[in-house]
Amino acid sequence: MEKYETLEIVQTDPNSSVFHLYLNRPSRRNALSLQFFIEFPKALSFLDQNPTANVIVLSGAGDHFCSGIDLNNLNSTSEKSRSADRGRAAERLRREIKAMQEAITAIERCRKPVIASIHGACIGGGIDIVTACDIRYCTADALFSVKEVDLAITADLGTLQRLPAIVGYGTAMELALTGRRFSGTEAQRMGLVSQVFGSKKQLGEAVNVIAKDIGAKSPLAVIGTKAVLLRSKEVNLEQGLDYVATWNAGMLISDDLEEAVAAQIQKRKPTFAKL
Ligand SMILES: CC/C=C\C=C\CC(=O)SCCNC(=O)CCNC(=O)[C@H](O)C(C)(C)COP(=O)(O)OP(=O)(O)OC[C@H]1O[C@@H](n2cnc3c(N)ncnc32)[C@H](O)[C@@H]1OP(=O)(O)O
Repeated sequence: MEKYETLEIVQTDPNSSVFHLYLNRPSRRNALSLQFFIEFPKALSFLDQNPTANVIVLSGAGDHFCSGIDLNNLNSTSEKSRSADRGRAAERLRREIKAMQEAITAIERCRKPVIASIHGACIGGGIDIVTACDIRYCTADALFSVKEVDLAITADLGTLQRLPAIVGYGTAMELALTGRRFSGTEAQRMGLVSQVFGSKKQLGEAVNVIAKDIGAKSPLAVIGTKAVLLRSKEVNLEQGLDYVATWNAGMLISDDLEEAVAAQIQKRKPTFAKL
């Protein structure tokens, strides 16, 4: 398995198509360092290309999911931009922000579904990450905050673009302007997470079951569902329908359809080839 400073990839069961990706700086509460922004897209690309991996579960090591951007890096970023010609410094900072955005968008670029399993704090950059994930679950006592406004930052890694589509425009505006903390239970009420669980252990067990279930489905149908749903956010109904028609014209000829129908008729579990 690939080795990283800020992440860890674990395949708990060698026969499983579920891979766990951990934010792995527990002593810093999984704060997002510059190294994280280099490693995260690499790890997702590795999992995307790994034919054994059908589903990715993203969690935080230790007591929290993620404490947001590493505050030490934030200082050095603004320090650097003060030291050069203002125009050049601004242009460099713009590039750096765009590279960090790309690192988060790598979740969407990964063809396989990424499930966020959130416990403890999920703050600032943590929200950027989970709003890019395909499914979100958390513990009831998880603690969320779109914290950027309190650090004099306009959130710039995706929350302001993705959160309104998940929780609605008004709620997204309220959360982003106040930076207030809210619990896992409230996150479920507003639709940010699909389900809450009583403890980290229950969360882990339930997410494993859900991930295994998705991982046992036709990998082509699963990546197709992610691709078509993501595309539907960007295009109108007619374009979306056209896209899925073209997609399925390419994919319905696979063996998976035959196997899924045969398994249904024979009342057995289907088996599908790797991607
Ligand atoms: C270009 C800009 C791009 C992106 C911008 C994103 C903006 C954001 O992400 S805004 C959010 C920034 N994050 C925060 O404000 C959260 C700060 N942390 C906390 O509130 C708490 O640490 C906690 C997550 C609620 C966890 O509390 P607790 O379990 O009590 O741990 P602590 O004792 O507070 O922390 C232990 C240790 O970790 C260090 N640490 C925590 N968070 C960060 C962080 N974000 N960056 C750097 N370091 C962090 C904390 O300082 C402690 O260090 P010690 O040396 O052990 O004291």
